[in-house]
Amino acid sequence: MTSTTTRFLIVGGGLEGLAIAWSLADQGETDVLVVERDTLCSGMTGKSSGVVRCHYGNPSLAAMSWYGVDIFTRATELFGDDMAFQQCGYVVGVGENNVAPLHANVEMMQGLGIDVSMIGHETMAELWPGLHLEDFAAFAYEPLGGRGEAYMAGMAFGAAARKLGVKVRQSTTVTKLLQGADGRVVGAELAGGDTIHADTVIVAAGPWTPALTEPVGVPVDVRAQRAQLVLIDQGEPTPVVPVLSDLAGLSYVCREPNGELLVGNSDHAAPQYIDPDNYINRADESTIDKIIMKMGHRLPDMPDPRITSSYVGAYDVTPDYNPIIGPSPVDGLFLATGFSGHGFKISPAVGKLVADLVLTGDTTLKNVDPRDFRYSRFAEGDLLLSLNPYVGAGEMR
Ligand SMILES: NCCCC(=O)O
Repeated sequence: MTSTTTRFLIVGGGLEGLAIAWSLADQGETDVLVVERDTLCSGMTGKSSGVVRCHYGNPSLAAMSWYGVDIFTRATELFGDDMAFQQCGYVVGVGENNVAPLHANVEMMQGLGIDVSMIGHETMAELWPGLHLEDFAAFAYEPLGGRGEAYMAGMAFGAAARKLGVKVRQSTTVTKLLQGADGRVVGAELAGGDTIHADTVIVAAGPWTPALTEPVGVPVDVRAQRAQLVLIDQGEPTPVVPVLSDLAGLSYVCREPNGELLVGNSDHAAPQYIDPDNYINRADESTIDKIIMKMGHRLPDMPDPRITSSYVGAYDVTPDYNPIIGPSPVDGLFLATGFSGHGFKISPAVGKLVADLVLTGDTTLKNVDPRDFRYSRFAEGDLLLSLNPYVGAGEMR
């Protein structure tokens, strides 16, 4: 059996764990080891739809996304890799019932300096010709939003971190967290019995987090919520169009690089949960039927539409659909989990927030209140909820 020592041990080599590793190294802390039970970004990272938008009803999340927009825009300069970011813009369209929260959210975002504005039907028709717009009452447009690839971003964070000196071990499963006599988390034991001792263990293991933290007395309410994604070929390649959050139809639509459309669900009224290690990786018939109906309505002139494929991922959701980022009640254990579908867009800020907090206890991220993401908010009954929620759309914005 071997025993290794590191200052920071990051459990989970997905997008968030690698973003944290890069931010630590970027701030000069390279005594960092990332362990991943499989290969990097092999968990739910590759299932992300990669939407980049700042549209939130919570200022900290909006500000974190805005920070992400800047990093994604400069990805080639910073990482030598564009993270496949396409700055095609992002639009939220709402029906009459959601005009008031839309205005309130846009005003809040504008107050944070985010580039977002209300646009009318004419402008929307120019941005996406052929889209059926009658049931929309208002739109908000973020010209700097768009879409990237979470897998590519995670790998770029990982490569940049390694260049700066961070160590990464794949095929390395943590079986349990180690505690000292005083209860402090002091490292991890690996399958096979090797141990890693660390000053701080950062768990960024998505839906696999509770199984690691519960045994050391830190229950984490994170569940894997099924997210079904369907790909549609319109019969001709879709031209470059903005990502659309369709809050009238409760779906979202992104153009794939090959011109197909990726359609996801924004109706979280009846969430389904899965075992993230054992699930059927395709959309079910009723979801496909619903998406055919919704897309037939939204794009009535598709020349020869067909479903080309589908897949399933999982959001690691918390009770308020917002992440837990911060120290746990047990010393030595820090949590970055429960990203609830926001993980890609905020990942650069998550990296910085975690690095700032573990190195200094506070953050220099502008307009971000770290207390918003504290572990204790659930026990306190002080959930992080949208200030201006949308009817029917749950807490995803
Ligand atoms: N993961 C949610 C994708 C949709 C959105 O961000 O609007």
